[in-house]
Amino acid sequence: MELVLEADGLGRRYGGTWALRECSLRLPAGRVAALVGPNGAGKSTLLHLAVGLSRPDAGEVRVFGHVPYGNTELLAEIGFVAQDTPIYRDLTPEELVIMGGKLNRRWDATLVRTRLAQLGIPPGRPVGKLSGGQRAQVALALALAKRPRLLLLDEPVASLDPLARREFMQSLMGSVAESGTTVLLSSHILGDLERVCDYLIVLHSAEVKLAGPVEELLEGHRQLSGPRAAGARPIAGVAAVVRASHTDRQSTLLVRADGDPIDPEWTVRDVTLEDLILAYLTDDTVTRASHEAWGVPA
Ligand SMILES: Nc1ncnc2c1ncn2[C@@H]1O[C@H](COP(=O)(O)OP(=O)(O)OP(=O)(O)O)[C@@H](O)[C@H]1O
Repeated sequence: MELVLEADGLGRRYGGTWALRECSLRLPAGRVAALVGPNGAGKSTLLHLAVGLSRPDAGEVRVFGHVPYGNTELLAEIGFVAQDTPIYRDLTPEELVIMGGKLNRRWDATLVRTRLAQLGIPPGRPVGKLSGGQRAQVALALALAKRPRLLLLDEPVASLDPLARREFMQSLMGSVAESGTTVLLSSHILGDLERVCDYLIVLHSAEVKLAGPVEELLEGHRQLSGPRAAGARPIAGVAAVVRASHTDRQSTLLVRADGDPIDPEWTVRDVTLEDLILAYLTDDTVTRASHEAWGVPA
């Protein structure tokens, strides 16, 4: 199995605070991976380390087996669209296509022109005068024109309307299916991820909480509901309770299954990707610490 991205004990610190800590990951080739986590979880930090824009303070990251920091050779293989799509605002899309051709070894100008024409983006208007969503589309088209082997996208659909979002995701999927590009994209829009991603990485408070192929993760978790008292005892078939919520009479648990049959006292159902992400994103210890820092009761 070819690995595109490998991180081992990877960490990045700003001042005394870890933005990413003890991050260990393996992203196999050909995957479309979702990078999910609340604001400030460390997603952009991980993407910046992977593209070589910043240097680790601990551990290491490798892309196609090489250290990305300061590695201009490797940059030719990576397409990156940063969160705020910072493309030159005074240049027009057509000028950016020409510039891209001069700066990149592999450059598919026809691809980018066709894409932008389909999207109705005017070739001659300065990028700074396009809408935020149109700018995001231009940035993605330019990243795809590089024909990268790894495409890193930091919240690419945040500024798009629902229709444009769907179109963006569909065309992204179309392009990567054709080229076999591996994609790592961060997003808060869980519905979109469910449709397109086959690999999931959940970050919370600078740490990886969950990572793996979506199919395996869904297979390894179940949602249980049953009488509240039953939740107090160990449950057959359950390796760990990830998240529990209770009413006076009823308990609902999202659990990691251990492969054995689950105690028939519980009603068992499959989980969706959204159930899984939300369960791993809820972290009461963080909420408590934040309340303490603000001096307000939790
Ligand atoms: N240049 C910086 N200087 C200081 N702290 C930073 C810097 N960049 C990020 N951080 C801090 O590092 C942590 C992780 O930030 P990061 O941008 O990676 O999060 P994120 O998961 O991408 O968040 P969001 O979903 O809001 O984009 C945050 O606590 C943030 O405040």
